[in-house]
Amino acid sequence: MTSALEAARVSVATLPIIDISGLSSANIADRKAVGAALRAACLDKGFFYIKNHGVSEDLISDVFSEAAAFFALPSEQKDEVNKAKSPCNRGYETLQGQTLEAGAPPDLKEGYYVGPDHGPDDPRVLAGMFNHGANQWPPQRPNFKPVMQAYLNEMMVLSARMMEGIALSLDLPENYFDGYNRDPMATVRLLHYPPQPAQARPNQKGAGAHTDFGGLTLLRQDDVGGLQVWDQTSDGWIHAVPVPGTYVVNLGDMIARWTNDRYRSTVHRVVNMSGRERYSVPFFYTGNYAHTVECIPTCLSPGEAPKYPPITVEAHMREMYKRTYK
Ligand SMILES: O=C(O)CCC(=O)C(=O)O
Ligand SMILES: [Fe+2]
Repeated sequence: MTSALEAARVSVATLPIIDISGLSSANIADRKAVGAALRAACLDKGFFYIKNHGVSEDLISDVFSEAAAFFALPSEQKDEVNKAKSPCNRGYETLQGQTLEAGAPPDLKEGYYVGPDHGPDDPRVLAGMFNHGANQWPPQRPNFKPVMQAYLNEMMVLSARMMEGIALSLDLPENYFDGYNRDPMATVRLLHYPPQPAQARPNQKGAGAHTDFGGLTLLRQDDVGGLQVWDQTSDGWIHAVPVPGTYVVNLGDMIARWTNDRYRSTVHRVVNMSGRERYSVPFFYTGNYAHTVECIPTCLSPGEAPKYPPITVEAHMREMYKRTYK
């Protein structure tokens, strides 16, 4: 069994940093050049950094200040917006509230889930569609809501652009994922990792080893470090060290399903051995819940069968929440 201490000895390897500004170019050759760089990174570790992403650094720093201020509130106040009060998994998640690694102890992180706001009359809410509904907002922090909403909106735009880049990387038309990108679901997840305690249970980590459920994850982390990525080639964990101004991007389970594992959903985990508080903000782009994710025909060699049956985004997400939440 891997102990939390062994995690301190993982090697530091460089993951590629891809300049994605070309995706916004009017020139298709520029967009295809980014697609080629994405292809190489996706075929390799499925984890890379992006720079020149267009998201305002001021807004990102507001997101981190609001997150830190919220997590610093007394626990009774945080519990006023506990996720347990939400029918659609929005709001505060307590420390040890999730177990990302099957069989391991619960994660040493607390969090906050924000998604697109769906009103009570939205047909998807009326139909009981999983995770659709209204956000909870902490009354003590008046700027929390506008900051998170502005961030969610910017990240939606960036994610849809990234999906166009992924389409190009697979030699598909840029609009291949339009159905998935239409009226998409996504989650801004604020995370706070206290320093790994000396008395942590064996194998207890900030976030247990897992793959992400959705299409793409775009993660912003502070300067503390602790995110580790499984590297098939070296059969060991490598650090995804903080690189200022970038996002760490990783492919989620839906990309593995679309591509028949040509692009993998890479296992990762967090161990905060720094002795400092760590904050991170993953953005999970999950797409349109009614959309069916199925193997892309060009991702099959002659005679090769799809490894995964077609599934709607909603059915997949339901199953993944069931697995990681009691
Ligand atoms: O905090 C991090 O760096 C990663 C978090 C993560 O992997 C997740 O929430 O899925
Ligand atoms: Fe993750």
